Amino acid sequence: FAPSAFMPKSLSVASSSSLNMALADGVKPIIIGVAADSGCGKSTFMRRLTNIFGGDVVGPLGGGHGTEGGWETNTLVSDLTTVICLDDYHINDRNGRKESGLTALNPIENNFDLMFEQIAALKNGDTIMKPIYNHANGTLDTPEKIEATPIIIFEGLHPMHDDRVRDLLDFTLYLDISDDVKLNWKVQRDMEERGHSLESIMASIEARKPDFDAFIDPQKKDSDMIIEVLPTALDKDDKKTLRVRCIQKEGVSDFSPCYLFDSGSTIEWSPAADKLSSPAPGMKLKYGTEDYMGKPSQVVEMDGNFDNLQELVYIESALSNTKTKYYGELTQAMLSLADAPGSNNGTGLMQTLAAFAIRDLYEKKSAIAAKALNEKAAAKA
Ligand SMILES: Nc1ncnc2c1ncn2[C@@H]1O[C@H](COP(=O)(O)OP(=O)(O)OP(=O)(O)O)[C@@H](O)[C@H]1O
Ligand SMILES: O=C(CO)[C@H](O)[C@H](O)COP(=O)(O)O
Repeated sequence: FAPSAFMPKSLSVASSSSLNMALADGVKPIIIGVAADSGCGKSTFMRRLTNIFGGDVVGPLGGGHGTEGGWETNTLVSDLTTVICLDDYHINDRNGRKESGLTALNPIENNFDLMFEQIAALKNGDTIMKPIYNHANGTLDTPEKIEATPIIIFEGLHPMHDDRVRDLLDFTLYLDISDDVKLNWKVQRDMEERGHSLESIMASIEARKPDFDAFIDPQKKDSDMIIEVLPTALDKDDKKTLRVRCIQKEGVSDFSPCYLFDSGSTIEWSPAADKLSSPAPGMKLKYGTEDYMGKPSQVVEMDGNFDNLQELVYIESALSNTKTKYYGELTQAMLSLADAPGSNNGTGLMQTLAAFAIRDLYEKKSAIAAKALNEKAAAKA
């Protein structure tokens, strides 16, 4: 997880105390869990999320490594949000894992008791001293102080693995990247940007696969939203174009699914080419209800790329219950991060829809909490 990838270049870094927007008296933070394997787009998603929550300052807690007084950290803060990486709860450092012979994906290598204790404390509005796993050198560093902010996101390998932790989460999201796409993304980052060989990338994916299948993948069954990224179904020889499905569970508290045209219908839509231009193999959207691993769900799908981000407003006009505050906000949010990976396809679109759903959930839950506090105060008076 790279804090620098999360920090828009134009924004400066400030100390944590000036970043954290205070919680109103008696209002508790809402806690979001985002699960995914390494290299599956969590940093990009966090960028989209904090972009929507706004705030003047976004960056690594304490300024991050290399700044005056800064330290190596995986924690990211903005005015409203704190993003905590669950890698910080690894029990062993990298050498310790060599000795144990286990991967970081194995629950035995993660301290779920401490994770539970600290998430519960933050949810209660308390301050914690959280461990740090340093990815630069593979050591466990001096813990850092984390103060509760209104929205706290726990992202990483296992946010929904332990039932006690799972029960503390107000909303859960799983980024489900198919094997082919995962390999492409890893190659792009680790081979082209970090100079690793194709063989070493493939060997690392293979070595992680059994533990991924046993401990990470099962979490999607109980997630409130799953963003599934697959190769296109429009051309079997096309290995680059993506088909992205946003699976939204029904019956989740304070959340109702976004839909295309008409809630509850089954729809396949090829947008008019003069309103939305897309390169071969073209563009197809779908919407429908389905049983996802035994749970009633509504699924919005986008298969294909678009050429011009401005034209996304045409698709936005066909989507309902996006939780945007005005028509065009979805397209505007995508335009403001036009350089981020996935901004020309369904990965960016679904991540942005997820970010609006989380904002809406936060607003609903804080309105309910404020109402309860007012009623309590009125009863006392
Ligand atoms: N939507 C996307 N479209 C195309 N490529 C993407 C997309 N999202 C991510 N990638 C590619 O995958 C790489 C990994 O993404 P990212 O750094 O966001 O993942 P991560 O889950 O935060 O990884 P890690 O946990 O290892 O730090 C990026 O460098 C980029 O090359
Ligand atoms: O699965 C991972 C989550 O990011 C990492 O592999 C794990 O955290 C260990 O990190 P490193 O490989 O830097 O020692």
